[in-house]
Amino acid sequence: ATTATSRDVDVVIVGGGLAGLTAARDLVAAGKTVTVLEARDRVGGRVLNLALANGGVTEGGGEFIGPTQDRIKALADSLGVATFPTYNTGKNLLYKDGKKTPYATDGLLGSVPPVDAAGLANAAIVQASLDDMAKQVPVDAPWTAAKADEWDRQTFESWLRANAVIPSAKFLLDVACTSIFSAEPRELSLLFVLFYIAAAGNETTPGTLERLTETANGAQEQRFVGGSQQVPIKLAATLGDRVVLKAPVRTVARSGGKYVVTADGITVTAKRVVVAVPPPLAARITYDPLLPAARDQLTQRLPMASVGKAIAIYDTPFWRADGLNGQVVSDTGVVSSTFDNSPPDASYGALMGFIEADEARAYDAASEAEVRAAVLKDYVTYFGEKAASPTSFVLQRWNNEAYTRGGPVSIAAPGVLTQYGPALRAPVGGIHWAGTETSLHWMGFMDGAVRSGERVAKEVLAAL
Ligand SMILES: Cc1cc2nc3c(=O)[nH]c(=O)nc-3n(C[C@H](O)[C@H](O)[C@H](O)COP(=O)(O)OP(=O)(O)OC[C@H]3O[C@@H](n4cnc5c(N)ncnc54)[C@H](O)[C@@H]3O)c2cc1C
Repeated sequence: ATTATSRDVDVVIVGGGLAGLTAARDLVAAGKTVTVLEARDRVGGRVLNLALANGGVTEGGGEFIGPTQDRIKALADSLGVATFPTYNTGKNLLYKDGKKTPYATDGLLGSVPPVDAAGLANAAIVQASLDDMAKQVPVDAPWTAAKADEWDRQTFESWLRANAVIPSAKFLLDVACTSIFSAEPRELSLLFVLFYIAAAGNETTPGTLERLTETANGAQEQRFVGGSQQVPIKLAATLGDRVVLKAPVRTVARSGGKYVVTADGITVTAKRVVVAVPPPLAARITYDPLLPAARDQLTQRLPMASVGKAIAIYDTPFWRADGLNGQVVSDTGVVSSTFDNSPPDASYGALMGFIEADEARAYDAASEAEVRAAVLKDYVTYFGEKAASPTSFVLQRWNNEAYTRGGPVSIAAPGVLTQYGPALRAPVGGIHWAGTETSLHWMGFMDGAVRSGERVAKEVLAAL
């Protein structure tokens, strides 16, 4: 970061998350002059390493990658950030109706929790239908699917009520929904859910619901050595003082044939602007002249979902000795989904719990002590008394973060994609849009962020 107060470059990029930094990398490689304006005092956005009292590190935001997430993997490889498998040895734990059921995940059902046979059969049919419908959704224009209107006029909740008719099947789909989106099924358009499933693959491998939910062979398969924020930190280092921190952008104004982008402490003049922040945050910037109504109306309708993470640190990953892999699915609690976030050498234990959707909102205003007490009560329920006394506890609540205000991703209710979708990526004059929300593949994920940065760089280079 530097303190220069004005710059004149080819391209100014708003947002120093994975999307903005990737775009900067590609534009610099093509010989363009670039400035990245980042609001926070750090890069990485929704990817955040949290330092632990024991000298270790854990992740408060995006953390896992898996098969077909080729672009984040290639980026990490290029920066020398290695991956290791998410701890997945031993049994998962289902906690339902007050009962604990450990279960193996290497059978036919994968990690699907062992509810009653009727529920499993119903859930399997529902899953197959969702995958089948998702195949009919073009990832570059979900609103052009033959049944787009029908699918975009109902919530995922109403579709589930009609199709996941066995209560235990509805439970499984509800859990999958909150784990994937950190949103309740009533908040989502069915078409948006189908698009998200379709996007959980790459150019040659179609997306599936299973790839979203699984650890082995799924989106939770691998983690980054040293924490995921190593990727944006190392990427930003290659960009040097092109990246300016503590520079929240307030206005983007067209002036002559150029754009003047004003942030706190710095003004940048550029031929092209890349806005690489989540849609609702992009809407908080003032544009002069006004953006087209279609674009502004779109960003009024893509709220962030609601998410937090709570990580309890222990001297050892004691649950492993009990034959458990640390992954829980529960029908109750502030945390209803957990992972073993211990480091690769297991030199200490870390239990990570997601706080999602209704639960996240219920605890946004609670004190950290209150959240800690509620989370540890859940961990004791799932893993026993040893879970009551962590050596430290870290909490990251994204709804309370000024420059994210929720997560992991923007979500769409009924009527949004079909009416406003085309404005998602369409450039407005010299302003181009990036960020994971604009990606055709792995929208909502680190991989989608990287892909969007690569796509927008090509778009800008073609236009310059
Ligand atoms: C709790 C949680 C768990 C997740 N888990 C996973 C996971 O396991 N795997 C996975 O792949 N993904 C996961 N994700 C999603 C992943 O982190 C995101 O998809 C990805 O990091 C988004 O990158 P981005 O660059 O598109 O946006 P962001 O990371 O949001 O970057 C936008 C940047 O713009 C900045 N900004 C905002 N407004 C302004 C402004 N006005 N001026 C200047 N700068 C501004 C922000 O500070 C931020 O740095 C998770 C996210 C969360 C929150």
